[in-house]
Amino acid sequence: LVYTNPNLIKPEYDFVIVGAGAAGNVMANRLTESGKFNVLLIEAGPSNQGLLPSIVPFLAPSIQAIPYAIWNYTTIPQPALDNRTLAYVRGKLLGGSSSINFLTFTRGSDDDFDRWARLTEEPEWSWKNLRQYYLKSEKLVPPADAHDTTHQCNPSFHGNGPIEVSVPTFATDIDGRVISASKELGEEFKFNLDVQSGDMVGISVAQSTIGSTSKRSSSATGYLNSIFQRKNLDILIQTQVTKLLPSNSNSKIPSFQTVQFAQNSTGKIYHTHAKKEVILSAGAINTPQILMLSGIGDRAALTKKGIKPLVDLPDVGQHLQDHPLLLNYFRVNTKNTFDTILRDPHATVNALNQWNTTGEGQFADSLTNSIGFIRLDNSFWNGKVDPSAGPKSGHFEMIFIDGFAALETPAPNTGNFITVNTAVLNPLSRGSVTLASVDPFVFPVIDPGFFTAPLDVSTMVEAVKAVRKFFTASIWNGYVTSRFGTMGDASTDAEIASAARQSVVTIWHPASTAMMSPEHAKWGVVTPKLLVKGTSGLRIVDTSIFPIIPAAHTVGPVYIVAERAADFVKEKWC
Ligand SMILES: Cc1cc2nc3c(=O)[nH]c(=O)nc-3n(C[C@H](O)[C@H](O)[C@H](O)COP(=O)(O)OP(=O)(O)OC[C@H]3O[C@@H](n4cnc5c(N)ncnc54)[C@H](O)[C@@H]3O)c2cc1C
Repeated sequence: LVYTNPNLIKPEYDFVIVGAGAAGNVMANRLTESGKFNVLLIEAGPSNQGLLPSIVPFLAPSIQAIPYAIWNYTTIPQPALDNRTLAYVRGKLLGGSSSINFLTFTRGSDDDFDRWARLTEEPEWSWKNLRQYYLKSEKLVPPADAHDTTHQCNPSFHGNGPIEVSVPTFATDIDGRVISASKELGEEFKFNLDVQSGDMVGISVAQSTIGSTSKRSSSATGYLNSIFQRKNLDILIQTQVTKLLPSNSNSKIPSFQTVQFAQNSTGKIYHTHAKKEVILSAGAINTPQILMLSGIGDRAALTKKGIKPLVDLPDVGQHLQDHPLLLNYFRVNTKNTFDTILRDPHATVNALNQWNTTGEGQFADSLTNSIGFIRLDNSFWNGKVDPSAGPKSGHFEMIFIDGFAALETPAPNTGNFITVNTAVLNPLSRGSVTLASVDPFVFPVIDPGFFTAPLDVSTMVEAVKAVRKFFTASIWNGYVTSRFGTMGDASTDAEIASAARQSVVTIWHPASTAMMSPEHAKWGVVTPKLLVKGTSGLRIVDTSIFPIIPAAHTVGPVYIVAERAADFVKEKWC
């Protein structure tokens, strides 16, 4: 059952899961399915139900204007981005960031996961051994208009899990052009029928977490909605976990199985106990915050903050990785982009009505219908170490949008545009999450460290040039008329790098702040089975455990992590 009143929570459960986000809901579902365990799931935010911007795919960006559904984080000034601070929101509702994300679905490449297996010395994390888990997490469903998708995806690479994935319903003017350009330009931009095959490289039709009725498929809709009635699951919402308390036992290895929570900074403090394990699934920002508040982290840094260090794990909150994102705008010679719809209130209402009645039209899809994961030529890597996991991972991404994506620059009042977002997929820059205060309700200090590694800047410059090259294909003649904006004005490599520093934003993929490392490694935060080192009864299951960020959007990989983790837990306790 779903509770908002902490007084109704029992003093003890087998498992307490902190955070009902992408990973937390997978854990809640899998750990309650046998009926053997009782589980409490605690979520800081409210329910996702009935929240239209979280349901209608095209409206996804507008959730960020709903204060109660987000952690409205901002980074500290980024020295390599001309000291700009960046908006850095996370989802704060059932489904977490999977209820507010931009819906693009990618698993990662086989090289990405085989690298995880090497880094952790744990073969269970290899692509081959994860197969059952990625197939268990998602299924391909027909788009709402039920068109023939034979040339858009390959069903044989998909599974039978709760997350619904589909190709776009509403064809935009650029979809066919992107595919034609890919065919005309050859190997560099080759067509890839399905990015979920393990080989992500090439230009593909985007797959999104959208069901066949054109509604968002999130961890809340996929993993939680169907299990609200399970008697062995309690869900407490609008309640924030403030820290974990160590047990009083004399054991040398402290156990952190008592969970402390409250509904606001001045409200009553509550506790519950996990007989078997506490599972932290609060995401890559909040999981390290909770660990540090509980005395788990860098001894010196905790002492400085006045927190008694209980477990010395210097890597807590360190190694933050994210994909820097840049928006490349182009003017186009047509009225048929979403700019026209968004400027006309009647057209906007019509689009919403069409979505509501038929599940079709502009609002049925995410902002992007085509994506590309592209590799840089060997000549670029002369004298440099290639940071990608292998030949099936891209170096940068291109995300095609049939209109002006006003993420960083407000949309102009006139004109029609296409936007191509470019992202660096194997960033070498590292950042951190540290405590600003011992008050759990004060936001932590977030520093993604974007562009602090020079190679990330040069990779982004190559990505921008590649987009411009892509538009030299004959299909764009007379259609793309000019570049636009600060980046559009830049021509030389130095100008492009400088424009990038002025406009890079986040793609919202923070990861690796409680990274997994080999069982006996002194570095890292969790073991390959995701248990927090130097503790007992405490596991982490979310993007913070990624040993390195995959060259992919992160929700697919975190579903795989959680499905795998649920079996680790069952293997231990069943
Ligand atoms: C705007 C945006 C767009 C994105 N677009 C994409 C995309 O298109 N494709 C893609 O693959 N990925 C995308 N992502 C990233 C993806 O959604 C995340 O990587 C993924 O959801 C992370 O899963 P998680 O389980 O680690 O954390 P989350 O899904 O963020 O879940 C963490 C949960 O824990 C809760 N929580 C945190 N602290 C506490 C506490 N102290 N007490 C109780 N509860 C707590 C949070 O409220 C939240 O519900 C996007 C993310 C955002 C924010």
